[in-house]
Amino acid sequence: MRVLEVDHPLVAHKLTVLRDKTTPSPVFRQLTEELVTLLAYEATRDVHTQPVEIETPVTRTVGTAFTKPTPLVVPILRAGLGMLEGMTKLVPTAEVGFLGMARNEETLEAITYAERLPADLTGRQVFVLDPMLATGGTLREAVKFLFRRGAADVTCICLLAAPEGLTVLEEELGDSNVTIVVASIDEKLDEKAYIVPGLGDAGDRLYGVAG
Ligand SMILES: O=P(O)(O)OC[C@H]1O[C@H](OP(=O)(O)OP(=O)(O)O)[C@H](O)[C@@H]1O
Ligand SMILES: O=c1cc[nH]c(=O)[nH]1
Ligand SMILES: [Mg+2]
Repeated sequence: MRVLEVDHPLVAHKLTVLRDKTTPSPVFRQLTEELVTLLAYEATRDVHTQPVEIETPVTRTVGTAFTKPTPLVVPILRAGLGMLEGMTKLVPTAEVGFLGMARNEETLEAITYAERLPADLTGRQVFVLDPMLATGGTLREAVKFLFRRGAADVTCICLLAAPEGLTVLEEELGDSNVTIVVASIDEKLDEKAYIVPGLGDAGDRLYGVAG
């Protein structure tokens, strides 16, 4: 497993506004999209490509194209949906699959309530979108699920990660072909397993309080 914390002033600035509790949902959604585009630039550095011959108005030359099948992007509902637009802006030909997962706030166990993905992911590169990596339970289950379907490698794009959650992933997926790209590794989890300093409940801040 590889962890990349993106160190860039644009990322740091946008994240600061995102963390601010007075930032309203429309601005929060816009900033999430912009942040994902910046993170996706780093996260796609090892995307599979192949040479392709093209003709410019001047001459023939060899360029670069994605190998087929193109990458699969998997937002984890609900909060991950707020990251989809920022990712597909950068990789418009990617396919998109969906995982609906929610953390039980009492037991902290991740429950999968929806799944719409190709049955066979053999050899596929998968990009998982979820803003928050707290205890790591949600991403651990999501990544294991994708590998069981045959994914070749999985890159998770997150806004914030807690050190506790990264340790859990390292213990369970340390030998796997997993990369975590994150805007900030925060300080710790609080007694309710929320990230500190964090930004609160990402799903609620994007879409309003869930019932
Ligand atoms: O690392 P963990 O401890 O598992 O917590 C992280 C998960 O919690 C949040 O989702 P939530 O369960 O609140 O669902 P939501 O997106 O519908 O709000 C977040 O988007 C992650 O999926
Ligand atoms: O801080 C946290 C932890 C889990 N889920 C969130 O949305 N925020
Ligand atoms: Mg939530």
